[in-house]
Amino acid sequence: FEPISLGIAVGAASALTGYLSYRDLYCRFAECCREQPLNASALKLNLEEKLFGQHLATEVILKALTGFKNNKNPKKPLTLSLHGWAGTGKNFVSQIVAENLHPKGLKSNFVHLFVSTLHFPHEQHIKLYQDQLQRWIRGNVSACASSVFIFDEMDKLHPGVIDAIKPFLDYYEQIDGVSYRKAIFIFLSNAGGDLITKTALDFWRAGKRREGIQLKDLEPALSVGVFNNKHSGLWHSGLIDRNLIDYFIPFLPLEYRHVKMCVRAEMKARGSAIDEDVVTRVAEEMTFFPKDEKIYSDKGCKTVQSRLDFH
Ligand SMILES: Nc1ncnc2c1ncn2[C@@H]1O[C@H](COP(=O)(O)OP(=O)(O)OP(=O)(O)O)[C@@H](O)[C@H]1O
Repeated sequence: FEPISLGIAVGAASALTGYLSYRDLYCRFAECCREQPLNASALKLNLEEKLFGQHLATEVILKALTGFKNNKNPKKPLTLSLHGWAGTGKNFVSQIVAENLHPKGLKSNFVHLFVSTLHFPHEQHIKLYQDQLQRWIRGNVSACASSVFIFDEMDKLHPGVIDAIKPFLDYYEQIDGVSYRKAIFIFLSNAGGDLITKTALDFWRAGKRREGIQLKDLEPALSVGVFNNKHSGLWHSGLIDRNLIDYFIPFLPLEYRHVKMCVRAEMKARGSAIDEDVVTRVAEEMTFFPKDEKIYSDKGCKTVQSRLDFH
């Protein structure tokens, strides 16, 4: 090499590495939308360690996300519909999923949470909500293809609102130059909670293990039940009609032993030593149904954190 061409080569190399490290550096401080593979074993570990009593949700979510993220060319965005009784972990799981897709989780610029009663409270403004939602989703997917949209309280949402995003969930390659195929939509609702509880209770009464409940015991009843439930948010919406929901994910009602696990997890998160007396006292303060057998917690693990403050 003569000195001049060596200088050019070094300059070019350092410019190149300089550029690369600049981008890396930039992404360390500002959040970047990167096409990252999903760390399936980390997600599995997270779900198995943190989510109690939900063997079906754990299994389906893991399968759905790994399948979707491993597919280089998905034909439609991933749509998950999470159903179950209050306080059984639907929001909690969405948070875990969000963190595994975008490290900042719910705080990420690429994860968007909509709460029906907060963002779409007035029935008379449906048209406005539809326009806003379409614009919001289009804008965010244009900025980051792997955006995540979570819709909480679907059962309190007017079905017309969700119909507005139907085209985005369908099998189109692009709509107005934007492809929605890498986005993920998660719907949360209490609709179907009664059907899920009934199945869990039937198993319990028959002396069968809770972990023996399979998706096939629940999924068909759930999709039909939710479709016909006026208050599901998906009621007669084109989403079910056109098979745009990829997975219906049931959340089982939580038992006394799961509530205890939640109390222990909360104590651990607060850095306190596990005191089994307190664990029992908090769990015993919760109310359980049905009236006779008292198996399932009315509020799941929902009030555990505030109750723990009293002990
Ligand atoms: N299955 C579970 N495993 C571990 N923790 C749980 C579980 N379910 C609930 N929790 C705890 O209880 C809190 C409240 O639960 P979460 O908000 O996820 O309930 P939800 O199913 O979304 O209820 P709702 O339908 O009322 O919105 C969570 O933040 C979590 O700490």
